[in-house]
Amino acid sequence: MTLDVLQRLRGGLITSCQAYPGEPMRHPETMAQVAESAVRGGAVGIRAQGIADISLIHERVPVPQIGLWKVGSEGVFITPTLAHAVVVANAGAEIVAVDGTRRPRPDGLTLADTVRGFREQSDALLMADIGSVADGLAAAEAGVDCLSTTLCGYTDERPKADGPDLEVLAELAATVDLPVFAEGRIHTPAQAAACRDAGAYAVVVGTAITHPATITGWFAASISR
Ligand SMILES: CC(=O)N[C@H](C=O)[C@@H](O)[C@H](O)[C@H](O)COP(=O)(O)O
Repeated sequence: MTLDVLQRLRGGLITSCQAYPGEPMRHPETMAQVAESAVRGGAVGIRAQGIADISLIHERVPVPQIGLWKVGSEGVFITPTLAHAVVVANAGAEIVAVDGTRRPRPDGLTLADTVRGFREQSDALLMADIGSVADGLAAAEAGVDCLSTTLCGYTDERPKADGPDLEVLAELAATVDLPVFAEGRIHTPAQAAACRDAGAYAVVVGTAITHPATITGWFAASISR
């Protein structure tokens, strides 16, 4: 794997294709179809969760994939350990997204240990999903290949605004010598453009493109009295 993967994502839209436990669309075939549709629409990359989804999407779509493995939904849950990260890479993800916060990890490793251990076992790239500027600076120091604002508003360090956390994005993009991806609560094309203007290397959109239950709820609420 080479940094060419990052070049292919530069300046583009990445579509996150995820369905959650118990949801009707939670099936690898469904997520692969959603991913193929996103590529037709112009996505330059796909973000996907779970080993079966990642494997099938790797076969079906010709663009780089950011893979992750969610374990639960509390605390450190995005690809929480080195072992999870290696399995995600082996399933075909060109970039593995891991929890990139400063919180203790379930396997007791630091993020720097995780990066070192991962490099020994895989040539995939590592994305740190961070929740604050301090997380981003620490993750860069730990040696990851890129950052994403995925967890801003989902840890206790930042408020959960309606839209993306442009403050963290802009500050990290201006200070860290790594690609900083914008991700989290980007719900409109205007917000995506604002992320680009704030210095995002690329923009990741999930819910607003690939989660019909939520999108339907937005419309239903808008016309309810
Ligand atoms: C916090 C967390 O668990 N984020 C997850 C990370 O993969 C996904 O549930 C999000 O859908 C993804 O980050 C894209 O964000 P949004 O769906 O807001 O466009």
